[in-house]
Amino acid sequence: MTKLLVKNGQVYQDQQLVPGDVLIKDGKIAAIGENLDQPDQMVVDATGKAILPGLVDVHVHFRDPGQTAKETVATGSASAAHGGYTTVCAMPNVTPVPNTPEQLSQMIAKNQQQAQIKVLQYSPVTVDERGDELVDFAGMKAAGAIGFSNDGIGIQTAKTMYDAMVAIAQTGLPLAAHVEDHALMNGGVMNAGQRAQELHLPGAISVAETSQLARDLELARVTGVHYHVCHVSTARSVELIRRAKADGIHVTAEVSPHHLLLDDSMIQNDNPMFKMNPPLRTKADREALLAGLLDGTIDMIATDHAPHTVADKGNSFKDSAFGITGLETAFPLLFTQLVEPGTVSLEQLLNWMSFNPVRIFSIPNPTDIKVGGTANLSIWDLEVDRQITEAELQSKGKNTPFIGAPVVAEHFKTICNGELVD
Ligand SMILES: NC(=O)N[C@@H](CC(=O)O)C(=O)O
Ligand SMILES: [Zn+2]
Ligand SMILES: [Zn+2]
Repeated sequence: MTKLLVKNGQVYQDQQLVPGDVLIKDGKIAAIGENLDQPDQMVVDATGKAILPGLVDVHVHFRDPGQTAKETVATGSASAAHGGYTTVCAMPNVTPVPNTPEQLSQMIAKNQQQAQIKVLQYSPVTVDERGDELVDFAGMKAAGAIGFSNDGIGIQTAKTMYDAMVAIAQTGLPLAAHVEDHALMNGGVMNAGQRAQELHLPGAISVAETSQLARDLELARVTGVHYHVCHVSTARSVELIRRAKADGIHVTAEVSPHHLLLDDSMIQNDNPMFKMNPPLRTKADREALLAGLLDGTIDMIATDHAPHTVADKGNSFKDSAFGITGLETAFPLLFTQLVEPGTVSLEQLLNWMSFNPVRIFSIPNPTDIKVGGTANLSIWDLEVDRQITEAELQSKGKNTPFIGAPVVAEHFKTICNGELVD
């Protein structure tokens, strides 16, 4: 029987930080209160630390199998644990793509074996994330898929999206969409506009995102599928989702930390760490994303953790890969830049980073801190004065524009299913 006693922390209960200890037995929270001394348990001294729910990220890339120089299930999940996450959902843009229920269940078994936290797995929508050959949706659900996604590429034709939605609606699982029309992107590597002109880089117009989103919302309306929008990046997308929700369409949405905290005016000259899909947009877009979170249009924050090697990311802006890592920087940055100055509350941030994803994706690893609940905790020092360093990152991918960013939060421990995982 595993026993763990987390002592003298500030426990997040009823939307407040309350002084206390947390006693954990056999994966569950056995008691919460002051002075919970008991013989023969392992003690974690959390004096001065905040004991928060484990974080949940519905959008990560672990590159395993196929590109294990960038990340593996083991390093990706270690990175997640170090960032305070107890559950993540891995995208299927790996090589080979898990196209069949058998391949997907093998991946899920491997995730379970090699990860210290819960790594749930998306099924692709179409075979090899290409063309129009749909996967066996019922079989993928039976194999354990958490949802369906062709993340990395938008589904280019309305016919494929419509057929997929009709079938996925039957499963009840979410269809998580990367919305980008390739032809309209026209080879753009950053947001089209003044900054792209200054940097002499090809720009992608934001209607590449919004036109496909508008199409999908109309298809979701008639099919009734749970349609989840990945990494929303424009003000107009927020407006389209807001109206769709008001119309009763079953749509949910995520935004990434980088789209909330950065915009294209901040892109440093030819620095590929600012390159990702969808691209950083304008300051007005960034402000609209935060407004969308605040009014409930956007439901959650997901990192889109996209690790790359130096060989792929260390070139010019134009020639580097798209994507940045996020698991270890998300909470410290968002706490520092949004909660500390009072722009949002800790309660709101934890809803977006833990409780809403659990509820909306029916995550089988809940994070409520209550007696009898599963012990999924992230423990933080929230009163430090430091900078993010490359050395602290456990991900193989060091590709983030946030090295050197000042933060007031520092990871202390993560407990997943009652076990200390970092
Ligand atoms: N976001 C990115 O720029 N890249 C992601 C794919 C994706 O999320 O679309 C990746 O897999 O590298
Ligand atoms: Zn994507
Ligand atoms: Zn992604």
